[in-house]
Amino acid sequence: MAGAEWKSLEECLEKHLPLPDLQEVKRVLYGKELRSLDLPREAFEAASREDFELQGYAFEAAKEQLRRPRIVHVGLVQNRTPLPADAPVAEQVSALHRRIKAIVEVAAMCGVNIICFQEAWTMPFAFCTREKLPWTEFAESAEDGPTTRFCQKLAKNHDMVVVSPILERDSEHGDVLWNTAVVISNSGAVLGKTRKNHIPRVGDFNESTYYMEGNLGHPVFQTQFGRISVNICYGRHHPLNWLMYSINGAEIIFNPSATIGALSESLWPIEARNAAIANHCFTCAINRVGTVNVFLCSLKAHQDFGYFYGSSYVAAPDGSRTPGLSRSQDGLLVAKLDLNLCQQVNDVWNFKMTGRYEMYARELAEAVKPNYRPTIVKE
Ligand SMILES: NC(=O)NCCC(=O)O
Repeated sequence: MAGAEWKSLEECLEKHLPLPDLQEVKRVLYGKELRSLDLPREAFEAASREDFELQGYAFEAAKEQLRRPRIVHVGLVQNRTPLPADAPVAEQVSALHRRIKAIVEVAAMCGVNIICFQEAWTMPFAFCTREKLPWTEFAESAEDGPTTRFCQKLAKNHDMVVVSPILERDSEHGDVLWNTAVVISNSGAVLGKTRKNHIPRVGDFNESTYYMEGNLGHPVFQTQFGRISVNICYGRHHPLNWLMYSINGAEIIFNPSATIGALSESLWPIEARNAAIANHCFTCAINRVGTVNVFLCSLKAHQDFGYFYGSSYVAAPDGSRTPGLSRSQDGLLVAKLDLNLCQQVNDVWNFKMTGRYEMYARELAEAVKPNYRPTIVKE
């Protein structure tokens, strides 16, 4: 399994395929070709100084007579953890705050309206160790913890909606921990929070000792720039999870993740792209980068997490998608979306109209009953 030395699928295709083949391969793997965004020179200079990748693309929609284009710029951030996992907790959090502040400043230069960070962005990825201290010390209040207050400042200073996925400690309800995304309005107010609905239990990739399945359903947040929701990491394997955010009106669904090559790299390009197609919305898949060395673990089997392969991307309802950010470097992906594309594609493919939800609602309601017998017709 390749680590950082294999930079990206895109670089590999471009290096090895003759141009006519490359164009056909890209047509199939990436859909309609996207225009590169003309981002400011100072943004590229700052990104290079800060040693992260910056890419930008525009998704276009057809002109309409009655509606004006609904343009929004989203920013996706992927990053390594700057300090080793055995550094003091407060220092690790501060280093991550500093790193993200530098990236958000570049996002602001690029006109980003909504930015989303990776899953549990304030900590090393320790969920599979099954140890408590020091990892549970990274948990914070979603409403007024230090990270939320930090993000409120960013949001207000840059007039930007901030989606901040953290490990939440809910001290109002018995100190329960949750895997949560806090949504902060561009005014700086906390708009609300949403929790991860599905927890991985995939062999050693098991996060179930840290937090419970979310209990907040599928909230959608009305922002000044459009309706957004957050399907956290492993939730992307569950088509019904995407569907419910879409049924509640999400036009952009963020998928902040932490996932490794051996487990999911072949699924990664398919799932969020497919969800954008199936639900007539934009999806933003974000993954962290690098290896995480969690030294305190007592169980050898849970120490080696493998390689977090980055490759964050945005997909549109017409199946087009951006290239991925690199597998090896911190990065900011900026995408200009015209949200009118959601309704335009819906009117062509009609998945909502032809979805037969009442039939599935009836059948599912029966299928979950303890005495249900599957309908199998035998000779
Ligand atoms: N953090 C998390 O849910 N990881 C699960 C891995 C995956 O879903 O690919």
